[in-house]
Amino acid sequence: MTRRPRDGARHDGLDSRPVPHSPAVEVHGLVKRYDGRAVVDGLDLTAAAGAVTAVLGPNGAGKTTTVECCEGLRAPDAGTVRVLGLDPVADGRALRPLVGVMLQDGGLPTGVRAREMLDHVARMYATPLPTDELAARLGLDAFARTTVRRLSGGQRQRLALAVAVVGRPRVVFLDEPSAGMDPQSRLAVWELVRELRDDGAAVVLTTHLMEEAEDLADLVVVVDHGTVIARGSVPELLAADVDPRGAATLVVQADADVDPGGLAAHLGAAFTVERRSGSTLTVTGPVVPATVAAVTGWAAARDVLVTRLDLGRRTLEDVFLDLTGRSLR
Ligand SMILES: Nc1ncnc2c1ncn2[C@@H]1O[C@H](COP(=O)(O)OP(=O)(O)OP(=O)(O)O)[C@@H](O)[C@H]1O
Repeated sequence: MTRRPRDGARHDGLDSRPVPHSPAVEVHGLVKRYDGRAVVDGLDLTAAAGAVTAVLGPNGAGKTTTVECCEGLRAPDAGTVRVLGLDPVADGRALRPLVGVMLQDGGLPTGVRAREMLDHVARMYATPLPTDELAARLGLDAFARTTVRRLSGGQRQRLALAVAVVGRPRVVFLDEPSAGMDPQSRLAVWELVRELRDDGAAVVLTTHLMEEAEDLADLVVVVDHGTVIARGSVPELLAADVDPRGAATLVVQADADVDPGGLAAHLGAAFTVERRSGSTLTVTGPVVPATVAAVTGWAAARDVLVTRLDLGRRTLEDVFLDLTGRSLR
């Protein structure tokens, strides 16, 4: 991939189109209604060149609708959307060579063979990525002659990603890029996303994988009920989540089901004990060395082996659940 400075400008002489680039994506007050119901409701979003912006949110929060408005696939009912300074609907033709899109369902024609599809799309661009290299990196060679309709879900995703990035886009929208992928493919996808970012592209991805966001995102935007409820880098979101009383959470996993009420009574009123799953509890409170000893002593007295003790940092998933609640959408 051509190295580009992090400001997103190309200095390789291949492409002299002037492209405004900071921020690459700007969404202000976006509203999108279906049947009179606002599924996106005054949403603001900016995504910078040379950065990965991860949009998180529960099912139905409005992530895909927002991204589809940025891709020019849906017209907003109110608000403004600008991609590289242009209107994705009105300026769709100008944006097409500059923007890569990976839709949630792949969005590829089903009768075409995988490799033919990639080569066909590559031919539409002046300076595509070398398709042999891209196909090898994403493991497309194993199913090069298979039609899209017969690809597995993960294979289809990998092809859709290759198609989205083959034109060296300056802005890439990836809707759940690694959904349904095996761990090997996921690592390959993450590596590719990092390179796109380092080459100066603005990468906007939606994901339900907190690990993916933690690993890749420079900026995390949490959307719920069609609006942004939190934004920041992962460290910022985790720091904002620190309990001002200095409470910590100790995750206790045992080799048998354990009773949170019993442990809570043992530790005293300063601690909250909750069941995370049958054999895993969380202890929240002013954890000190004696607390850890009390937990393991309590377990030992019941002939229960503590198999994991994790004091620590809360994860992005903890923050996400606190922000969006635990009820199903
Ligand atoms: N074409 C449509 N017509 C009517 N309602 C729609 C349409 N597209 C989406 N919706 C509704 O809009 C809401 C937001 O959908 P959207 O796909 O944007 O959510 P999402 O955050 O991407 O969810 P998920 O995580 O499940 O992909 C949902 O309630 C969905 O049912």
